[in-house]
Amino acid sequence: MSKPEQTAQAALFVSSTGSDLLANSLLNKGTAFTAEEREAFKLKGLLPGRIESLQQQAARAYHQYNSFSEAINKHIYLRMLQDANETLFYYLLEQHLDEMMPVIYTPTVGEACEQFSEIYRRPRGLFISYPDRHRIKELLDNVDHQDIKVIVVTDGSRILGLGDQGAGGMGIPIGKLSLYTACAGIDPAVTLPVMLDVGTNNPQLLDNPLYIGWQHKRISDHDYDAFVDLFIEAAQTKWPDVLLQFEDFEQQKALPLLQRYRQQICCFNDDIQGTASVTVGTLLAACKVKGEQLRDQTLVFAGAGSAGCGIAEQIVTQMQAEGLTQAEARSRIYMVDRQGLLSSDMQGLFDFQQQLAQSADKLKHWPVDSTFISLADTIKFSAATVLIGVSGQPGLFDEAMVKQLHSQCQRPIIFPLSNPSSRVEAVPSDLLHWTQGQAIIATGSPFKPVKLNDQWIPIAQCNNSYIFPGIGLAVIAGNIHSITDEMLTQASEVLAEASPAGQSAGENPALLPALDDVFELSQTIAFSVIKVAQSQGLAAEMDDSQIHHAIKQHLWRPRYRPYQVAKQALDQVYAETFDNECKQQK
Ligand SMILES: NC(=O)C1=CN([C@@H]2O[C@H](COP(=O)(O)OP(=O)(O)OC[C@H]3O[C@@H](n4cnc5c(N)ncnc54)[C@H](O)[C@@H]3O)[C@@H](O)[C@H]2O)C=CC1
Ligand SMILES: CC(=O)C(=O)O
Ligand SMILES: [Mg+2]
Repeated sequence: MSKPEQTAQAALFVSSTGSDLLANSLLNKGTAFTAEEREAFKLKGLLPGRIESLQQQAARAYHQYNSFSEAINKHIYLRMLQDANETLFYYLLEQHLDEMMPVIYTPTVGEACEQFSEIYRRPRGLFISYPDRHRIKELLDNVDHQDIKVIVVTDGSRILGLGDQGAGGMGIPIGKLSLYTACAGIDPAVTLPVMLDVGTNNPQLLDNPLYIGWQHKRISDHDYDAFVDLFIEAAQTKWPDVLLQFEDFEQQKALPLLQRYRQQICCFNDDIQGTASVTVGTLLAACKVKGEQLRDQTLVFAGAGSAGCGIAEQIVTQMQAEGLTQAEARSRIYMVDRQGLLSSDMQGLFDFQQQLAQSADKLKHWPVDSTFISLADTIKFSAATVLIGVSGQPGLFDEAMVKQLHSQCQRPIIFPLSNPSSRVEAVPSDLLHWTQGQAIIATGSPFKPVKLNDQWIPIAQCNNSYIFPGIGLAVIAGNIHSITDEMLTQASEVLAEASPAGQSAGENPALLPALDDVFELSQTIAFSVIKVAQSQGLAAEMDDSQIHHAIKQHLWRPRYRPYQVAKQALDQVYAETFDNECKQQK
Protein backbone atom coordinates (compact mmCIF):
# COMPACT_ATOMS: atom_id res chain seq x y z
CA MET A 1 0.00 0.00 0.00
CA SER A 2 1.25 3.46 -0.74
CA LYS A 3 2.24 6.02 1.83
CA PRO A 4 0.46 9.39 1.73
CA GLU A 5 1.92 11.76 -0.82
CA GLN A 6 3.78 14.72 0.52
CA THR A 7 1.53 17.74 0.55
CA ALA A 8 2.81 21.28 0.37
CA GLN A 9 3.76 22.04 3.95
CA ALA A 10 3.13 25.33 5.70
CA ALA A 11 6.19 27.26 6.84
CA LEU A 12 7.58 26.78 10.34
CA PHE A 13 8.57 29.80 12.38
CA VAL A 14 12.09 29.24 13.68
CA SER A 15 14.14 31.45 15.98
CA SER A 16 17.43 29.49 16.19
CA THR A 17 20.19 30.51 13.85
CA GLY A 18 23.69 29.41 12.83
CA SER A 19 25.27 26.44 14.54
CA ASP A 20 22.44 26.28 17.12
CA LEU A 21 20.04 25.55 14.29
CA LEU A 22 22.39 22.98 12.75
CA ALA A 23 22.79 21.29 16.14
CA ASN A 24 19.04 20.90 16.60
CA SER A 25 18.19 17.45 15.23
CA LEU A 26 14.49 18.27 14.86
CA LEU A 27 15.15 21.39 12.79
CA ASN A 28 18.41 20.66 11.05
CA LYS A 29 18.21 20.24 7.27
CA GLY A 30 21.99 20.16 6.68
CA THR A 31 22.85 20.68 3.03
CA ALA A 32 19.14 20.98 2.18
CA PHE A 33 18.79 24.50 3.63
CA THR A 34 17.83 26.71 0.69
CA ALA A 35 19.83 29.77 -0.39
CA GLU A 36 17.22 32.06 1.21
CA GLU A 37 17.24 30.08 4.46
CA ARG A 38 21.03 30.15 4.58
CA GLU A 39 20.85 33.95 4.43
CA ALA A 40 17.96 34.38 6.83
CA PHE A 41 19.30 31.96 9.46
CA LYS A 42 23.00 32.96 9.34
CA LEU A 43 24.11 29.65 7.88
CA LYS A 44 26.26 31.05 5.06
CA GLY A 45 29.68 29.43 5.19
CA LEU A 46 28.64 26.89 7.80
CA LEU A 47 27.58 24.46 5.08
CA PRO A 48 29.21 23.36 1.85
CA GLY A 49 28.00 25.35 -1.17
CA ARG A 50 25.87 22.78 -2.91
CA ILE A 51 22.19 22.72 -2.00
CA GLU A 52 20.80 19.21 -1.94
CA SER A 53 17.38 17.62 -1.85
CA LEU A 54 16.28 15.22 0.87
CA GLN A 55 16.55 12.42 -1.70
CA GLN A 56 20.17 13.30 -2.48
CA GLN A 57 21.01 13.42 1.20
CA ALA A 58 19.32 10.04 1.69
CA ALA A 59 21.37 8.53 -1.15
CA ARG A 60 24.58 9.62 0.61
CA ALA A 61 23.32 8.39 3.99
CA TYR A 62 22.40 4.99 2.50
CA HIS A 63 25.83 4.79 0.90
CA GLN A 64 27.44 5.48 4.28
CA TYR A 65 25.11 3.01 6.01
CA ASN A 66 26.15 0.30 3.55
CA SER A 67 29.81 0.91 4.24
CA PHE A 68 29.35 -0.81 7.63
CA SER A 69 29.24 -4.59 7.62
CA GLU A 70 28.36 -5.23 11.28
CA ALA A 71 24.75 -4.61 12.34
CA ILE A 72 25.89 -2.85 15.53
CA ASN A 73 27.93 -0.36 13.50
CA LYS A 74 24.94 0.26 11.24
CA HIS A 75 22.94 0.88 14.41
CA ILE A 76 25.49 3.37 15.72
CA TYR A 77 25.47 5.12 12.35
CA LEU A 78 21.66 5.38 12.25
CA ARG A 79 21.51 6.64 15.83
CA MET A 80 24.06 9.32 14.98
CA LEU A 81 21.99 10.30 11.96
CA GLN A 82 18.91 10.51 14.18
CA ASP A 83 20.75 12.78 16.58
CA ALA A 84 21.96 14.98 13.71
CA ASN A 85 18.91 15.23 11.44
CA GLU A 86 15.65 13.47 12.34
CA THR A 87 13.91 14.25 9.07
CA LEU A 88 16.66 12.56 7.09
CA PHE A 89 16.79 9.63 9.55
CA TYR A 90 13.05 8.97 9.25
CA TYR A 91 13.07 9.52 5.49
CA LEU A 92 15.80 6.88 5.18
CA LEU A 93 13.84 4.52 7.43
CA GLU A 94 10.72 5.08 5.35
CA GLN A 95 12.63 4.06 2.21
CA HIS A 96 14.24 0.97 3.80
CA LEU A 97 12.04 -0.01 6.75
CA ASP A 98 12.27 -3.73 6.08
CA GLU A 99 16.05 -3.61 5.98
CA MET A 100 16.58 -1.15 8.84
CA MET A 101 13.96 -2.18 11.40
CA PRO A 102 16.12 -5.09 12.65
CA VAL A 103 18.98 -2.58 13.03
CA ILE A 104 17.16 0.06 15.07
CA TYR A 105 14.98 -2.48 16.90
CA THR A 106 15.28 -6.17 17.77
CA PRO A 107 17.69 -7.91 17.43
CA THR A 108 20.41 -5.22 17.14
CA VAL A 109 18.94 -2.91 19.78
CA GLY A 110 19.68 -5.70 22.30
CA GLU A 111 23.37 -5.52 21.50
CA ALA A 112 23.18 -1.73 21.59
CA CYS A 113 21.76 -1.87 25.13
CA GLU A 114 24.46 -4.32 26.25
CA GLN A 115 27.15 -2.01 24.84
CA PHE A 116 25.33 1.25 25.60
CA SER A 117 28.09 2.71 27.74
CA GLU A 118 30.81 1.79 25.26
CA ILE A 119 29.03 3.14 22.16
CA TYR A 120 27.44 6.21 23.79
CA ARG A 121 27.82 9.37 21.63
CA ARG A 122 25.15 12.02 22.11
CA PRO A 123 22.43 12.57 24.70
CA ARG A 124 18.85 11.59 23.88
CA GLY A 125 15.90 11.35 26.24
CA LEU A 126 15.75 11.86 29.96
CA PHE A 127 17.82 10.00 32.57
CA ILE A 128 16.24 10.31 36.01
CA SER A 129 18.66 8.90 38.55
CA TYR A 130 17.64 7.94 42.04
CA PRO A 131 19.96 10.52 43.67
CA ASP A 132 18.01 13.23 41.75
CA ARG A 133 14.67 12.06 43.12
CA HIS A 134 13.88 15.38 44.79
CA ARG A 135 14.56 17.33 41.60
CA ILE A 136 12.41 15.45 39.09
CA LYS A 137 10.30 18.48 38.23
CA GLU A 138 13.44 20.44 37.41
CA LEU A 139 14.72 17.56 35.26
CA LEU A 140 11.46 17.49 33.30
CA ASP A 141 11.71 21.26 32.84
CA ASN A 142 15.13 20.74 31.26
CA VAL A 143 13.54 18.82 28.39
CA ASP A 144 13.50 21.08 25.33
CA HIS A 145 10.08 20.04 24.15
CA GLN A 146 7.13 21.80 25.71
CA ASP A 147 4.49 19.44 24.49
CA ILE A 148 5.31 15.79 25.14
CA LYS A 149 2.54 13.38 24.14
CA VAL A 150 4.20 9.96 24.36
CA ILE A 151 6.72 8.71 26.92
CA VAL A 152 8.27 5.25 26.84
CA VAL A 153 9.78 4.55 30.24
CA THR A 154 11.95 1.70 31.51
CA ASP A 155 14.11 1.00 34.53
CA GLY A 156 16.29 -1.34 32.44
CA SER A 157 15.62 -4.30 34.74
CA ARG A 158 14.51 -6.82 32.05
CA ILE A 159 15.73 -5.72 28.65
CA LEU A 160 14.37 -8.12 26.01
CA GLY A 161 15.59 -11.55 27.13
CA LEU A 162 18.93 -10.05 28.20
CA GLY A 163 18.16 -9.34 31.84
CA ASP A 164 19.28 -6.29 33.81
CA GLN A 165 21.02 -3.77 31.55
CA GLY A 166 20.82 -0.83 33.96
CA ALA A 167 21.00 2.56 32.26
CA GLY A 168 21.90 0.81 28.99
CA GLY A 169 18.25 -0.14 28.81
CA MET A 170 17.65 3.38 27.46
CA GLY A 171 18.24 1.88 24.00
CA ILE A 172 14.78 0.31 24.23
CA PRO A 173 12.65 3.46 24.79
CA ILE A 174 14.68 5.18 22.06
CA GLY A 175 14.05 2.29 19.65
CA LYS A 176 10.36 1.97 20.53
CA LEU A 177 9.77 5.68 20.01
CA SER A 178 11.53 5.55 16.65
CA LEU A 179 8.88 3.00 15.68
CA TYR A 180 6.08 5.28 16.92
CA THR A 181 7.27 7.73 14.30
CA ALA A 182 8.27 5.31 11.52
CA CYS A 183 5.19 3.08 11.85
CA ALA A 184 2.47 5.55 12.89
CA GLY A 185 3.71 9.03 11.98
CA ILE A 186 3.95 10.32 15.55
CA ASP A 187 5.84 13.62 15.48
CA PRO A 188 9.28 12.92 17.03
CA ALA A 189 9.14 16.33 18.73
CA VAL A 190 6.38 15.08 21.03
CA THR A 191 8.08 11.87 22.13
CA LEU A 192 10.33 11.35 25.14
CA PRO A 193 12.37 8.26 26.09
CA VAL A 194 12.83 8.02 29.87
CA MET A 195 15.25 5.93 31.89
CA LEU A 196 14.48 5.58 35.59
CA ASP A 197 18.03 4.91 36.73
CA VAL A 198 17.59 3.13 40.04
CA GLY A 199 20.93 1.31 39.79
CA THR A 200 21.70 -2.16 38.47
CA ASN A 201 22.27 -5.62 39.89
CA ASN A 202 24.28 -6.67 36.85
CA PRO A 203 27.79 -7.35 38.27
CA GLN A 204 29.50 -6.63 34.94
CA LEU A 205 27.96 -3.16 34.83
CA LEU A 206 28.75 -2.51 38.48
CA ASP A 207 32.40 -3.29 37.69
CA ASN A 208 32.59 -1.54 34.33
CA PRO A 209 34.65 1.68 34.51
CA LEU A 210 32.85 2.93 31.39
CA TYR A 211 29.35 2.35 32.83
CA ILE A 212 27.26 5.41 32.17
CA GLY A 213 24.54 5.01 34.79
CA TRP A 214 24.25 5.26 38.55
CA GLN A 215 26.80 2.62 39.60
CA HIS A 216 24.95 1.31 42.59
CA LYS A 217 22.87 -1.76 43.45
CA ARG A 218 19.22 -1.35 42.52
CA ILE A 219 17.03 0.28 45.10
CA SER A 220 13.95 -1.74 45.95
CA ASP A 221 10.69 -2.04 47.87
CA HIS A 222 9.34 1.17 49.36
CA ASP A 223 12.21 3.33 48.07
CA TYR A 224 11.59 2.11 44.55
CA ASP A 225 7.83 2.61 44.74
CA ALA A 226 8.21 6.09 46.20
CA PHE A 227 10.64 7.02 43.43
CA VAL A 228 8.30 5.84 40.66
CA ASP A 229 5.46 7.71 42.37
CA LEU A 230 7.52 10.91 42.23
CA PHE A 231 8.18 10.43 38.54
CA ILE A 232 4.55 9.68 37.65
CA GLU A 233 3.31 12.65 39.64
CA ALA A 234 5.81 15.02 38.04
CA ALA A 235 5.14 13.74 34.51
CA GLN A 236 1.40 13.98 34.96
CA THR A 237 1.58 17.47 36.39
CA LYS A 238 3.71 18.68 33.52
CA TRP A 239 1.95 16.76 30.73
CA PRO A 240 -1.54 15.82 31.98
CA ASP A 241 -2.57 14.14 28.70
CA VAL A 242 0.63 12.21 28.09
CA LEU A 243 0.54 8.53 27.09
CA LEU A 244 2.96 6.51 29.21
CA GLN A 245 4.23 3.17 27.94
CA PHE A 246 5.88 0.96 30.55
CA GLU A 247 8.56 -1.13 28.88
CA ASP A 248 10.84 -3.95 29.97
CA PHE A 249 10.28 -3.83 33.73
CA GLU A 250 11.19 -7.07 35.49
CA GLN A 251 8.46 -9.53 36.34
CA GLN A 252 7.77 -8.58 39.95
CA LYS A 253 7.34 -4.91 38.98
CA ALA A 254 5.57 -4.99 35.62
CA LEU A 255 2.02 -5.86 36.62
CA PRO A 256 2.00 -4.05 40.01
CA LEU A 257 3.09 -0.80 38.27
CA LEU A 258 0.36 -1.16 35.68
CA GLN A 259 -2.25 -1.89 38.33
CA ARG A 260 -1.08 1.01 40.46
CA TYR A 261 -1.17 3.64 37.74
CA ARG A 262 -3.69 2.60 35.11
CA GLN A 263 -6.55 4.50 36.77
CA GLN A 264 -4.35 7.50 37.45
CA ILE A 265 -2.61 8.19 34.15
CA CYS A 266 -3.13 7.18 30.53
CA CYS A 267 -0.75 4.22 30.39
CA PHE A 268 -0.22 0.64 29.33
CA ASN A 269 2.43 -2.02 29.73
CA ASP A 270 3.69 -3.03 26.32
CA ASP A 271 5.14 -6.38 27.40
CA ILE A 272 1.89 -7.47 29.01
CA GLN A 273 -0.81 -5.78 26.94
CA GLY A 274 0.88 -4.92 23.63
CA THR A 275 2.33 -8.42 23.40
CA ALA A 276 -1.00 -10.02 24.27
CA SER A 277 -2.69 -8.00 21.56
CA VAL A 278 -0.21 -8.87 18.80
CA THR A 279 -0.02 -12.54 19.81
CA VAL A 280 -3.76 -13.11 19.94
CA GLY A 281 -4.05 -11.35 16.55
CA THR A 282 -1.36 -13.63 15.13
CA LEU A 283 -2.93 -16.74 16.71
CA LEU A 284 -6.25 -15.84 15.10
CA ALA A 285 -4.47 -15.58 11.76
CA ALA A 286 -2.75 -18.96 12.35
CA CYS A 287 -6.10 -20.55 13.22
CA LYS A 288 -7.50 -19.24 9.93
CA VAL A 289 -4.74 -21.13 8.11
CA LYS A 290 -5.83 -24.30 9.94
CA GLY A 291 -9.51 -23.60 9.29
CA GLU A 292 -10.13 -23.71 13.05
CA GLN A 293 -10.90 -21.34 15.91
CA LEU A 294 -8.76 -20.41 18.89
CA ARG A 295 -11.29 -22.20 21.12
CA ASP A 296 -10.32 -25.47 19.41
CA GLN A 297 -6.69 -25.20 20.52
CA THR A 298 -4.84 -26.41 23.60
CA LEU A 299 -1.94 -24.11 24.38
CA VAL A 300 1.31 -24.63 26.27
CA PHE A 301 3.42 -21.65 27.33
CA ALA A 302 7.11 -21.83 28.17
CA GLY A 303 7.50 -18.79 30.44
CA ALA A 304 4.80 -17.63 32.86
CA GLY A 305 6.05 -14.07 33.18
CA SER A 306 4.69 -10.70 32.08
CA ALA A 307 4.39 -11.60 28.42
CA GLY A 308 3.23 -15.19 28.95
CA CYS A 309 0.53 -14.41 31.48
CA GLY A 310 -0.58 -11.28 29.57
CA ILE A 311 -1.05 -13.33 26.40
CA ALA A 312 -2.77 -16.17 28.27
CA GLU A 313 -5.34 -13.84 29.85
CA GLN A 314 -6.20 -12.33 26.49
CA ILE A 315 -6.60 -15.82 25.03
CA VAL A 316 -9.10 -16.54 27.82
CA THR A 317 -11.04 -13.42 26.79
CA GLN A 318 -10.93 -14.41 23.12
CA MET A 319 -12.04 -18.01 23.80
CA GLN A 320 -14.95 -16.68 25.84
CA ALA A 321 -15.88 -14.44 22.90
CA GLU A 322 -15.86 -17.64 20.81
CA GLY A 323 -18.34 -19.30 23.18
CA LEU A 324 -16.35 -21.10 25.90
CA THR A 325 -16.92 -20.49 29.59
CA GLN A 326 -14.03 -18.92 31.48
CA ALA A 327 -13.30 -22.24 33.22
CA GLU A 328 -13.25 -24.11 29.90
CA ALA A 329 -10.91 -21.51 28.43
CA ARG A 330 -8.53 -21.68 31.39
CA SER A 331 -8.47 -25.46 31.28
CA ARG A 332 -7.01 -25.28 27.73
CA ILE A 333 -4.01 -23.17 28.77
CA TYR A 334 -0.91 -24.72 30.42
CA MET A 335 1.75 -22.43 31.85
CA VAL A 336 5.23 -23.91 32.34
CA ASP A 337 7.89 -21.93 34.19
CA ARG A 338 11.23 -22.84 35.80
CA GLN A 339 9.39 -24.87 38.46
CA GLY A 340 7.57 -26.88 35.78
CA LEU A 341 3.88 -26.78 34.93
CA LEU A 342 2.07 -24.33 37.22
CA SER A 343 -0.51 -26.12 39.33
CA SER A 344 -3.00 -24.82 41.85
CA ASP A 345 -1.20 -26.43 44.81
CA MET A 346 2.15 -24.75 44.11
CA GLN A 347 3.55 -22.36 46.70
CA GLY A 348 5.01 -18.96 45.91
CA LEU A 349 3.22 -18.16 42.66
CA PHE A 350 2.43 -14.54 41.85
CA ASP A 351 -1.31 -13.77 41.84
CA PHE A 352 -1.25 -13.35 38.08
CA GLN A 353 0.26 -16.85 37.75
CA GLN A 354 -2.04 -18.43 40.30
CA GLN A 355 -5.14 -17.72 38.25
CA LEU A 356 -3.55 -19.49 35.28
CA ALA A 357 -2.40 -22.56 37.22
CA GLN A 358 -3.98 -25.89 36.26
CA SER A 359 -6.06 -27.68 38.83
CA ALA A 360 -3.88 -30.05 40.88
CA ASP A 361 -6.75 -32.60 40.89
CA LYS A 362 -6.72 -32.79 37.12
CA LEU A 363 -2.94 -33.26 36.99
CA LYS A 364 -3.06 -36.13 39.49
CA HIS A 365 -4.30 -38.34 36.66
CA TRP A 366 -1.21 -37.69 34.54
CA PRO A 367 1.38 -40.52 34.67
CA VAL A 368 4.17 -38.22 35.85
CA ASP A 369 5.83 -37.06 39.07
CA SER A 370 3.49 -34.21 39.96
CA THR A 371 6.17 -32.33 41.94
CA PHE A 372 7.82 -31.28 38.66
CA ILE A 373 5.96 -31.59 35.38
CA SER A 374 8.36 -30.75 32.58
CA LEU A 375 7.64 -28.81 29.40
CA ALA A 376 7.98 -32.04 27.38
CA ASP A 377 5.47 -33.88 29.59
CA THR A 378 3.10 -30.93 29.54
CA ILE A 379 3.10 -30.88 25.75
CA LYS A 380 2.43 -34.62 25.67
CA PHE A 381 -0.19 -35.06 28.37
CA SER A 382 -2.14 -31.91 27.59
CA ALA A 383 -2.35 -33.02 23.92
CA ALA A 384 -1.27 -29.49 23.01
CA THR A 385 -1.70 -28.00 19.56
CA VAL A 386 0.03 -24.66 20.22
CA LEU A 387 3.43 -23.95 21.82
CA ILE A 388 4.42 -20.40 22.77
CA GLY A 389 7.86 -19.40 24.00
CA VAL A 390 8.30 -16.32 26.19
CA SER A 391 11.05 -17.62 28.44
CA GLY A 392 14.14 -15.92 27.03
CA GLN A 393 15.79 -19.40 27.00
CA PRO A 394 17.49 -20.16 23.67
CA GLY A 395 17.02 -23.68 22.33
CA LEU A 396 14.36 -24.59 24.90
CA PHE A 397 12.13 -26.21 22.24
CA ASP A 398 13.95 -29.39 21.21
CA GLU A 399 13.31 -31.80 18.38
CA ALA A 400 11.59 -34.41 20.56
CA MET A 401 9.10 -31.88 21.98
CA VAL A 402 8.29 -30.45 18.60
CA LYS A 403 7.84 -33.89 17.02
CA GLN A 404 5.57 -34.85 19.92
CA LEU A 405 3.49 -31.71 19.32
CA HIS A 406 3.31 -32.53 15.62
CA SER A 407 2.15 -36.07 16.36
CA GLN A 408 -0.84 -34.54 18.17
CA CYS A 409 -2.02 -32.33 15.33
CA GLN A 410 -1.33 -31.96 11.66
CA ARG A 411 -0.41 -28.29 11.80
CA PRO A 412 1.08 -27.27 15.13
CA ILE A 413 1.27 -23.56 15.86
CA ILE A 414 4.69 -22.71 17.29
CA PHE A 415 5.58 -19.15 18.35
CA PRO A 416 9.07 -18.79 19.87
CA LEU A 417 8.60 -15.13 20.79
CA SER A 418 11.64 -14.38 22.93
CA ASN A 419 13.92 -11.54 21.86
CA PRO A 420 16.48 -10.86 20.63
CA SER A 421 17.20 -13.62 18.08
CA SER A 422 19.96 -15.00 20.33
CA ARG A 423 17.26 -15.83 22.93
CA VAL A 424 14.77 -17.55 20.62
CA GLU A 425 13.44 -20.91 21.91
CA ALA A 426 13.95 -22.54 18.49
CA VAL A 427 14.88 -21.23 15.06
CA PRO A 428 12.26 -21.46 12.31
CA SER A 429 14.35 -23.65 9.97
CA ASP A 430 14.65 -26.35 12.67
CA LEU A 431 10.94 -26.15 13.48
CA LEU A 432 10.03 -26.57 9.83
CA HIS A 433 12.44 -29.45 9.29
CA TRP A 434 11.24 -31.26 12.41
CA THR A 435 7.61 -30.97 11.26
CA GLN A 436 8.09 -31.50 7.49
CA GLY A 437 7.07 -27.92 6.87
CA GLN A 438 3.78 -28.23 8.77
CA ALA A 439 4.50 -25.91 11.71
CA ILE A 440 2.80 -22.52 11.55
CA ILE A 441 5.44 -20.21 12.94
CA ALA A 442 5.84 -16.67 14.23
CA THR A 443 8.88 -15.30 16.05
CA GLY A 444 9.48 -12.17 18.13
CA SER A 445 12.57 -11.09 16.20
CA PRO A 446 12.82 -11.12 12.42
CA PHE A 447 13.87 -14.32 10.63
CA LYS A 448 14.42 -14.81 6.92
CA PRO A 449 12.00 -17.03 4.94
CA VAL A 450 12.94 -20.69 5.05
CA LYS A 451 13.31 -22.77 1.87
CA LEU A 452 11.79 -26.22 2.16
CA ASN A 453 11.06 -28.56 -0.75
CA ASP A 454 11.61 -25.72 -3.25
CA GLN A 455 9.11 -23.54 -1.43
CA TRP A 456 9.90 -20.35 0.49
CA ILE A 457 8.01 -20.16 3.78
CA PRO A 458 7.68 -16.64 5.24
CA ILE A 459 8.18 -16.21 9.00
CA ALA A 460 5.88 -13.67 10.64
CA GLN A 461 7.39 -11.33 13.23
CA CYS A 462 4.90 -11.43 16.08
CA ASN A 463 6.12 -8.38 17.94
CA ASN A 464 4.22 -5.72 19.86
CA SER A 465 5.59 -3.21 17.33
CA TYR A 466 2.49 -4.05 15.24
CA ILE A 467 0.30 -2.67 18.02
CA PHE A 468 1.79 0.14 20.13
CA PRO A 469 2.31 2.70 17.32
CA GLY A 470 -1.40 2.53 16.42
CA ILE A 471 -2.39 2.81 20.10
CA GLY A 472 -0.25 5.94 20.41
CA LEU A 473 -1.82 7.46 17.31
CA ALA A 474 -5.28 6.69 18.70
CA VAL A 475 -4.50 8.38 22.02
CA ILE A 476 -3.16 11.50 20.34
CA ALA A 477 -5.76 11.83 17.58
CA GLY A 478 -8.71 10.76 19.74
CA ASN A 479 -7.76 12.49 22.96
CA ILE A 480 -8.11 9.20 24.80
CA HIS A 481 -7.62 9.48 28.58
CA SER A 482 -7.26 5.84 29.54
CA ILE A 483 -6.25 2.57 27.83
CA THR A 484 -8.61 -0.33 28.42
CA ASP A 485 -8.29 -4.06 27.68
CA GLU A 486 -11.12 -3.71 25.16
CA MET A 487 -9.01 -1.27 23.13
CA LEU A 488 -6.15 -3.78 22.97
CA THR A 489 -8.54 -6.59 22.05
CA GLN A 490 -9.85 -4.41 19.25
CA ALA A 491 -6.31 -3.80 18.01
CA SER A 492 -5.69 -7.56 17.82
CA GLU A 493 -8.89 -8.06 15.85
CA VAL A 494 -7.85 -5.39 13.37
CA LEU A 495 -4.46 -7.07 13.05
CA ALA A 496 -6.04 -10.49 12.46
CA GLU A 497 -8.34 -9.03 9.82
CA ALA A 498 -5.39 -7.43 8.06
CA SER A 499 -3.53 -10.75 7.97
CA PRO A 500 -2.91 -12.11 4.47
CA ALA A 501 -3.85 -15.55 5.92
CA GLY A 502 -7.34 -16.44 4.79
CA GLN A 503 -7.13 -13.89 1.98
CA SER A 504 -4.49 -15.60 -0.16
CA ALA A 505 -4.38 -19.19 -1.37
CA GLY A 506 -1.61 -21.63 -0.46
CA GLU A 507 -0.54 -23.57 2.59
CA ASN A 508 1.88 -21.01 3.94
CA PRO A 509 0.52 -17.48 3.57
CA ALA A 510 2.22 -14.70 5.52
CA LEU A 511 0.53 -14.54 8.93
CA LEU A 512 1.00 -10.80 9.38
CA PRO A 513 0.91 -7.78 7.06
CA ALA A 514 4.19 -6.74 5.45
CA LEU A 515 6.14 -3.93 7.11
CA ASP A 516 5.39 -1.75 4.10
CA ASP A 517 1.74 -1.87 5.15
CA VAL A 518 2.30 -1.06 8.81
CA PHE A 519 1.90 2.70 8.40
CA GLU A 520 -1.59 2.18 7.04
CA LEU A 521 -2.36 -0.58 9.55
CA SER A 522 -1.52 1.77 12.44
CA GLN A 523 -4.11 4.22 11.15
CA THR A 524 -6.73 1.47 10.92
CA ILE A 525 -5.89 0.36 14.47
CA ALA A 526 -6.07 3.99 15.64
CA PHE A 527 -9.51 4.48 14.08
CA SER A 528 -10.95 1.31 15.63
CA VAL A 529 -9.40 2.01 19.02
CA ILE A 530 -10.85 5.53 19.04
CA LYS A 531 -14.30 4.06 18.29
CA VAL A 532 -13.97 1.68 21.25
CA ALA A 533 -12.74 4.53 23.45
CA GLN A 534 -15.74 6.63 22.43
CA SER A 535 -18.13 3.80 23.28
CA GLN A 536 -16.49 3.69 26.73
CA GLY A 537 -16.74 7.47 27.19
CA LEU A 538 -12.96 7.82 27.13
CA ALA A 539 -12.35 9.79 23.94
CA ALA A 540 -13.33 13.03 22.22
CA GLU A 541 -16.76 13.20 20.56
CA MET A 542 -16.21 12.96 16.79
CA ASP A 543 -18.03 11.37 13.91
CA ASP A 544 -16.19 8.90 11.66
CA SER A 545 -15.03 11.46 9.13
CA GLN A 546 -13.76 13.69 11.93
CA ILE A 547 -11.82 10.75 13.36
CA HIS A 548 -10.23 10.06 9.98
CA HIS A 549 -9.42 13.74 9.66
CA ALA A 550 -7.89 13.91 13.15
CA ILE A 551 -5.72 10.87 12.40
CA LYS A 552 -4.49 12.35 9.12
CA GLN A 553 -3.80 15.70 10.78
CA HIS A 554 -1.55 14.07 13.34
CA LEU A 555 0.58 12.17 10.84
CA TRP A 556 4.07 13.61 10.80
CA ARG A 557 5.95 12.85 7.61
CA PRO A 558 9.72 13.14 7.20
CA ARG A 559 9.74 16.00 4.72
CA TYR A 560 11.44 19.38 5.05
CA ARG A 561 9.16 22.33 5.68
CA PRO A 562 10.11 25.84 4.59
CA TYR A 563 11.33 27.99 7.50
CA GLN A 564 10.55 31.60 8.28
CA VAL A 565 12.25 33.73 10.90
CA ALA A 566 10.18 33.74 14.11
CA LYS A 567 9.56 37.01 15.89
CA GLN A 568 9.29 35.36 19.28
CA ALA A 569 12.33 33.66 20.79
CA LEU A 570 11.02 30.09 20.70
CA ASP A 571 11.17 27.63 17.85
CA GLN A 572 7.72 26.74 16.75
CA VAL A 573 8.47 23.07 16.62
CA TYR A 574 8.73 23.15 20.39
CA ALA A 575 6.33 25.93 21.15
CA GLU A 576 3.10 24.87 19.63
CA THR A 577 0.80 22.00 18.97
CA PHE A 578 -0.33 21.28 15.45
CA ASP A 579 -3.65 23.07 15.99
CA ASN A 580 -2.12 26.26 17.28
CA GLU A 581 0.31 26.17 14.45
CA CYS A 582 -2.51 26.07 11.90
CA LYS A 583 -4.17 29.04 13.55
CA GLN A 584 -0.99 31.05 13.33
CA GLN A 585 -0.69 30.38 9.60
CA LYS A 586 -4.19 31.72 8.86
N1 LIG B 1 7.59 -10.81 20.71
C1 LIG B 1 7.25 -9.82 21.50
O1 LIG B 1 6.58 -8.88 21.10
C2 LIG B 1 7.69 -9.86 22.93
C3 LIG B 1 8.62 -10.75 23.38
N2 LIG B 1 8.99 -10.75 24.69
C4 LIG B 1 10.06 -11.65 25.09
O2 LIG B 1 9.57 -12.61 25.98
C5 LIG B 1 10.58 -12.95 26.91
C6 LIG B 1 10.01 -12.89 28.31
O3 LIG B 1 9.57 -11.58 28.60
P1 LIG B 1 8.74 -11.31 29.96
O4 LIG B 1 7.60 -12.24 30.05
O5 LIG B 1 8.47 -9.88 30.06
O6 LIG B 1 9.84 -11.71 31.03
P2 LIG B 1 9.59 -12.27 32.48
O7 LIG B 1 10.90 -12.26 33.14
O8 LIG B 1 8.44 -11.60 33.11
O9 LIG B 1 9.16 -13.80 32.21
C7 LIG B 1 10.02 -14.80 31.74
C8 LIG B 1 9.62 -16.09 32.45
O10 LIG B 1 10.30 -17.17 31.84
C9 LIG B 1 10.61 -18.07 32.88
N3 LIG B 1 11.62 -19.05 32.50
C10 LIG B 1 12.96 -18.93 32.53
N4 LIG B 1 13.52 -20.08 32.15
C11 LIG B 1 12.53 -20.94 31.87
C12 LIG B 1 12.48 -22.28 31.44
N5 LIG B 1 13.60 -22.99 31.22
N6 LIG B 1 11.27 -22.85 31.24
C13 LIG B 1 10.14 -22.16 31.47
N7 LIG B 1 10.13 -20.89 31.90
C14 LIG B 1 11.31 -20.29 32.09
C15 LIG B 1 11.05 -17.16 34.02
O11 LIG B 1 11.08 -17.82 35.27
C16 LIG B 1 10.00 -16.08 33.92
O12 LIG B 1 8.88 -16.37 34.71
C17 LIG B 1 11.76 -12.00 26.65
O13 LIG B 1 12.73 -12.69 25.91
C18 LIG B 1 11.15 -10.91 25.83
O14 LIG B 1 12.06 -10.36 24.92
C19 LIG B 1 8.42 -9.91 25.61
C20 LIG B 1 7.51 -8.99 25.21
C21 LIG B 1 7.11 -8.87 23.82
C1 LIG C 1 9.38 -6.76 21.99
C2 LIG C 1 9.48 -6.48 23.41
O1 LIG C 1 8.82 -5.60 23.92
C3 LIG C 1 10.36 -7.28 24.23
O2 LIG C 1 10.96 -8.23 23.75
O3 LIG C 1 10.46 -6.96 25.41
MG1 LIG D 1 9.51 -5.07 25.81
